[in-house]
Amino acid sequence: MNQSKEQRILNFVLQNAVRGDPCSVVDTIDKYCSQKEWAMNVGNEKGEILDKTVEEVNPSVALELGTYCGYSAVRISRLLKAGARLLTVEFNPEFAAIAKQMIEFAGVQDKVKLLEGPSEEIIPQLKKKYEVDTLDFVFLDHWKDRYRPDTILLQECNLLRKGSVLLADNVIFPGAPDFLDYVRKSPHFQCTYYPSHLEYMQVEDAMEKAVFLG
Ligand SMILES: CNc1ncnc2c1ncn2[C@@H]1O[C@H](/C=C/CNC(=O)c2cc(-c3ccc(F)cc3)cc(O)c2O)[C@@H](O)[C@H]1O
Ligand SMILES: [Mg+2]
Repeated sequence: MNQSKEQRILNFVLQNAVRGDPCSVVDTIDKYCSQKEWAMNVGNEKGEILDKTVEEVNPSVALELGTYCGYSAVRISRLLKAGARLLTVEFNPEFAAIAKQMIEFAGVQDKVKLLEGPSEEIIPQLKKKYEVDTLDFVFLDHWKDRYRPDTILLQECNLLRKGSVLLADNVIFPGAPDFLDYVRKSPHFQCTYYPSHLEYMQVEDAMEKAVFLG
């Protein structure tokens, strides 16, 4: 049975990146996906916006929706302080298995907990089952029509506190118009727009930061 694109990305990392070096894993995925096969990793240009936001927030507890191959889980977790953790949610078992190997190869497995299942089921379990009080940082990169409902769900589950930072990928392409409309009109969020480009392409894209005001 021939391999999936995601399996090919993982194999390229296993053969070309440095085990235990998250930066080399990130760079190797970017190399493969810019030269061989495009894939929906946040990429290096938007990745630098992600890095700056994570460094600014310096989260103790971070959540990612949509792990895919683990590119941004490795990218985020490499910046976390000792004792901080990233919970990343992925409902496709094949992608979760790839991401798990990617995270372990990068050596960040002690900082990352991969939760397999749909975000709409996992989010309501975070407090009791995963011992989360509130989230300091949330990276949204899953199905674009789920950004708005999951943001509302995070609020309903009291997982956001004054100053919690949401960062959403792809608000231009493929786009998340209902999410943008919601956070920009809500008195509970202070929003910032970061124009950028689609990963590995010269197509316009952007990220939106939404800080919860309580
Ligand atoms: C809804 N609840 C959910 N719970 C848990 N995991 C979920 C999930 N939804 C989706 N996922 C997972 O997240 C990932 C989905 C991400 C969706 N992302 C995109 O569609 C996307 C798409 C593009 C894209 C851009 C241009 C283009 F021509 C084609 C695609 C670029 C991106 O940066 C993207 O993030 C998968 O791994 C999927 O299994
Ligand atoms: Mg994306």
